[in-house]
Amino acid sequence: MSEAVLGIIGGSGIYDLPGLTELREERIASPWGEASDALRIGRMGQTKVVFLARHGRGHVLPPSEINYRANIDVMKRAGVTDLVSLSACGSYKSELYPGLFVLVDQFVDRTAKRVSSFFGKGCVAHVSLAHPVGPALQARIAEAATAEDLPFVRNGTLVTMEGPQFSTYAESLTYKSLGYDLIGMTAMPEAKLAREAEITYATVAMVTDFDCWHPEQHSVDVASVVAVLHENAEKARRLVARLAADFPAERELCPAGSHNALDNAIITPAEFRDPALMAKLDAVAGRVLSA
Ligand SMILES: CSC[C@H]1O[C@H](OP(=O)(O)O)[C@H](O)[C@@H]1O
Ligand SMILES: Nc1ncnc2[nH]cnc12
Repeated sequence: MSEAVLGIIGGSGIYDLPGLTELREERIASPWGEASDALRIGRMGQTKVVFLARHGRGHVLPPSEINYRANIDVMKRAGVTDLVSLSACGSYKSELYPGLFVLVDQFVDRTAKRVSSFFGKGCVAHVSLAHPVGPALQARIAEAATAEDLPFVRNGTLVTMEGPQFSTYAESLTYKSLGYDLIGMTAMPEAKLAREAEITYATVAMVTDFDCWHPEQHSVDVASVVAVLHENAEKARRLVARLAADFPAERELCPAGSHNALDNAIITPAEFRDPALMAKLDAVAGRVLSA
């Protein structure tokens, strides 16, 4: 296996990652367009770490205008093997309270305006997304959270809405009654694209609010999300530092198959593939296309 490289995508409230040594900034060109920001590449302990601010520095990109394909492509080009998303989320369960970290294991995609695949006309592929989170990566995050004494729970289902408006009361009750645990605006298509790029993915959902279903809590607004995020940001940085310090040198095999997700996924025979699309897929699908 290859060198393990830990990628971190910082969401709302997390626009940089203090503590990186040998730090350099790099704006990697992508055939998929502009990534949200320059990558910050450095080391934490022995581990190479690559950081990207999802909404850009200054939070200039709304969820629908993030170029998710470019973000994942530049992470792949930077060598990232394992990607952790730090994401502010609303909660549908009383026991999932603001300040808690939830290591989600499932996603529901309710977005409507986003391109959610690197593949398409000229090269069709269908990867498995049954288990979108890498269990071994999730277990390492859990160990780091335990070591740092951070409140967290394992597993949960995160629904991704298009936004940018928060949900209506009726939508909030619907998602709650469907059994979803959390809501955000960015996990999809990020998780789908990471799987296509054979990057192991995990989300740390940082609970910031109870959306608008809770009879005793006021409806979510940006001010309350930001207030919780200020407290969460420091905890998230401690989590990442511990995760990186204990990270293996070599990429681990992913029990969910993210390290070889493309092995049997591409259905278009080589002679029918579009050369222009093939060129764009050089990074995300390079392992199988060059075989
Ligand atoms: C500022 S509240 C809504 C905003 O926060 C979350 O962002 P991220 O997932 O990048 O932390 C949510 O998805 C919305 O984009
Ligand atoms: N209630 C909520 N809905 C959607 N995205 C969020 N991010 C943080 N809280 C949220």
